[in-house]
Amino acid sequence: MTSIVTTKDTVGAATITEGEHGILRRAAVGAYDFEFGGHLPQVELAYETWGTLNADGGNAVLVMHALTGDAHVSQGDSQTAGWWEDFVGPGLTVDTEKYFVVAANMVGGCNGSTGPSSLDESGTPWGSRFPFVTIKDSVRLEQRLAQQLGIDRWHAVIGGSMGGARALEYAVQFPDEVANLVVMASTGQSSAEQIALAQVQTQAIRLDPHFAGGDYYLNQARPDAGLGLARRLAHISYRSEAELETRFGRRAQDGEVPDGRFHGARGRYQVESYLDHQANKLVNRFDANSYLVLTEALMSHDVARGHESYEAALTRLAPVNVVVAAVSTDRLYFPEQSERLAAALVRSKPVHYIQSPIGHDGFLTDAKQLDPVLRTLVFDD
Ligand SMILES: CC(=O)SCCNC(=O)CCNC(=O)[C@H](O)C(C)(C)COP(=O)(O)OP(=O)(O)OC[C@H]1O[C@@H](n2cnc3c(N)ncnc32)[C@H](O)[C@@H]1OP(=O)(O)O
Ligand SMILES: N[C@@H](CCO)C(=O)O
Repeated sequence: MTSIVTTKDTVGAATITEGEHGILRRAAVGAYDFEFGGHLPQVELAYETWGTLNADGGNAVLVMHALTGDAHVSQGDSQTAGWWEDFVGPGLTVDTEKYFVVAANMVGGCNGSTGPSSLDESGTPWGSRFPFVTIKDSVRLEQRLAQQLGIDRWHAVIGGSMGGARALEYAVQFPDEVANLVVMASTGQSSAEQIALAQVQTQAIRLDPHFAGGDYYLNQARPDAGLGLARRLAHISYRSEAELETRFGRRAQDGEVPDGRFHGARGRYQVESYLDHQANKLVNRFDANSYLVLTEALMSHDVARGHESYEAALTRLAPVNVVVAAVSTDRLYFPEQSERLAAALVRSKPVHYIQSPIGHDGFLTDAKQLDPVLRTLVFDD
């Protein structure tokens, strides 16, 4: 989990500090009543910024992270690379020399924003008492951050996967506050299969004996096994079958014998070792309760909720220039979902494709393929 650079004392109105690009700060955005019940007396959002806000405030870009992402999109003045390092930065597609870029850790997360591991007023972790969060809750709170930063209208709101869901929902809820919207590898409504895959992941965590109903923070053991299992399943869905076959095939991990017993133990195929590695990496950087909260937020994702229909919700995007993009081999957010979204827009749009053999994660590894399209359609100044 990311450490916070600012201290509790500095939490308050959001600030823009020159020369501190890519450094985590926190803003208190107030008490909040969640869509499906539950209340937090104070929500803090951790956020980072890059670049300089113009006098007219017209060059602000909001970047939304995916499920296990965070506010650290680009290195800036920090010591660590961001998760969209080749897409957001000086001279890049989202050019931090021209645009003022903002990214916030989503409420419920574990990278600086208020989440289940945060302490309540009595100093106890929220744990199982943390409210059910929706994507709509996420964007309502992020819009409060925009107000604190003095941003009345974003030049662009952009995201992939759950970040795409958040970007889309932001524009549906606040269409007059978004000039351009970029939705990558995402959807307007989580599908039955996406909900099903997510349910297996949440069950893996809940069935871990160390989950303790979500109140494990003061215990010695944490539900690492369940979180690791959830990540294994998720990661398979992030990569294509063809990539896994080409990259790993049936090869054994170096020094291991996967078929049969060898000195009493079964070894692993390379692909198993790869999944173990991905699981361990996530367990070391993420909180299981946050994984649950954010996964369930994504399960709840449905821009139509609160509107007469899916199409009616999307008519709200009439004033917004919408760009929809998909990864050609995505088997989690199928290109067909992006096609459906683009076709349902008031002014239907073509879907722009990232051609990548790896599947869903192509929105992270190959986003720069969208550079010509986005420079023409969104960042044309
Ligand atoms: C907005 C957001 O989504 S932010 C969150 C993004 N980041 C993450 O999700 C972190 C988890 N990682 C990923 O999702 C992906 O790895 C990506 C998309 C970030 C990067 O994809 P790629 O560059 O294609 O990385 P890839 O999936 O090949 O993983 C490489 C890792 O697997 C390891 N690996 C490869 N083969 C094996 C093997 N046989 N056994 C063990 N480990 C292996 C590599 O050593 C490398 O390790 P490292 O990441 O610790 O350096
Ligand atoms: N690697 C991404 C995939 C989900 O879109 C994440 O963990 O957030």
